[in-house]
Amino acid sequence: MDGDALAQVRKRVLAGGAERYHAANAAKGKLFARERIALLVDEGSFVEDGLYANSLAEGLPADGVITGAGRIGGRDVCVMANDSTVKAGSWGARTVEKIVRIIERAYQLGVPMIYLVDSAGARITDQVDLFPGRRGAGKIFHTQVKASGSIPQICALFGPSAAGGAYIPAFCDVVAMVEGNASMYLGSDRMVEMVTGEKTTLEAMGGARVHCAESGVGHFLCKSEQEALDVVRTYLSYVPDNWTRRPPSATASDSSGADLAALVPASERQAFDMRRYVKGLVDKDSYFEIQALWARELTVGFARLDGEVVGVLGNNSMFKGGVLFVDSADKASRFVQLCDAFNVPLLFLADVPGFMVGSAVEKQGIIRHGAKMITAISEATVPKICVVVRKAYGAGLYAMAGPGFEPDATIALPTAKIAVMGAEAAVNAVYANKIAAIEDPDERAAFVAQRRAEYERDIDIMRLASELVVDAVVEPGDLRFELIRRFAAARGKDRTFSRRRHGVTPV
Ligand SMILES: CCC(=O)SCCNC(=O)CCNC(=O)[C@H](O)C(C)(C)COP(=O)(O)OP(=O)(O)OC[C@H]1O[C@@H](n2cnc3c(N)ncnc32)[C@H](O)[C@@H]1OP(=O)(O)O
Repeated sequence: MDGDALAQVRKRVLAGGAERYHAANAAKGKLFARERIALLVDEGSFVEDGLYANSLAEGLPADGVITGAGRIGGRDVCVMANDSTVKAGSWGARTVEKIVRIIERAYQLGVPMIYLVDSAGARITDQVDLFPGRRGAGKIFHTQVKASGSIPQICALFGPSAAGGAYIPAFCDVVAMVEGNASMYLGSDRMVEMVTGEKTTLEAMGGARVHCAESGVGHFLCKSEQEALDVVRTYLSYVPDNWTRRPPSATASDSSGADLAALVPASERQAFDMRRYVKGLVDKDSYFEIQALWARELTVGFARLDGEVVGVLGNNSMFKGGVLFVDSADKASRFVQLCDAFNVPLLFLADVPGFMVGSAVEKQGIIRHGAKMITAISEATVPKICVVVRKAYGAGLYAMAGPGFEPDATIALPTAKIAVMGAEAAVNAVYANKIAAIEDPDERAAFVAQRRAEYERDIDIMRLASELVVDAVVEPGDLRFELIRRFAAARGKDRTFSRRRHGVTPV
């Protein structure tokens, strides 16, 4: 082939699929896959592999996926991007091979793998070639699972990710979804109607808001493709290239100067927004919340303390009173695992009444989900500090890395309470019969008040400090400095946990 002929083939392949599909995408506000890559990586840094995959076939430029290595902010990454103008981004045999190869390469190089997804899943017309074999579509997921926790895997989802395609995002550490266009589902709306009779739409069943607010499979709900790409970049700034490295440090900055004491109401009945507390505590503007719309009774995200990355988990009494539910337990487990895999120290800010009780949550398996959270926290060997901001009752104390879970420190604010349950519930649990037997209302109220006072005295935080249950009682204004020093001191800790291959996690 001469130079001109090669240039022509190259031009054709670089143009992607038919013009009508480019126009249809543009009408939906969707960018061409190559434009997405150009916006994401440092200019001129992208080196593409397999550009000519399936180039002898008609209408399958690059076989519908663009793969290669590039740089983001000077850091090496590997990238794959489905081209939805080519058979709706479906996977042929060469597509699968390209995806498997680029994940394998990211794993070998120890660099983050970025997935820009917009795909109809397996190319149904080519299934014998791509579906069942040793390097068939299943190999994509196997390779993702193998790379999980070794390198960051980050997904931005711009269009559909159907059937098998939905598992690429599911095996990623985080997924950013563009509202209105991104969707994830195992069976299309047509298939759902055929199988179950249910009439639904891709958006209603598997749209971005559904997954970011209800199922928890999505982590960031984005208004535009540009925002989703910005999320990928921001997320990367908090995680290392791979599991052997420390997260990137930044120049230390001050906190916002918020009055932390004023943010926490004394009355447990009064809710406060834990996200404001976190933002006031950490370096100014450094809190990057993850899954902000899902299981909001627990807020999780990355932040920086004196320039160093920490993963923060805080109970948020603004939502469901900060009680832990099935979803919040799962949210915590996953985030703790993520931080532990990538050497991000953990800060727990407890204001927790405990796990939810009742027949609804029992049927959902609250015990199993709670056990999973407690397992993740037990197994996390990164530096971890538990701060009891207002209260930690019952198994909530355990779930927020209380003293039994080998935290590097348990710190309490002077007004904090740690107990098996709140005073009101405890008095009722122990004295219900006696209270019921007192006929005179004044006498009954006096009895309850006295038992309550006794209970409060027993759980006084200074008593717990004197019993070495908490390691320090710290004024709110001193907390930030205390945490900075303690995390610095814990940085070199031994991270051996247990002599075994792996535990048997409650799932
Ligand atoms: C591991 C197991 C699996 O993954 S099984 C995969 C199952 N996948 C599916 O059921 C998805 C089927 N496709 C769809 O629902 C739609 O194409 C979605 C993804 C919603 C995109 O819709 P839209 O943007 O309107 O595109 P379109 O339907 O007009 O299709 C454009 C061209 O692509 C083709 N196409 C689409 N999906 C597949 C597929 N999975 N396998 C093979 N070809 C597919 C369409 O036939 C169409 O082709 P053409 O350009 O008309 O030649």
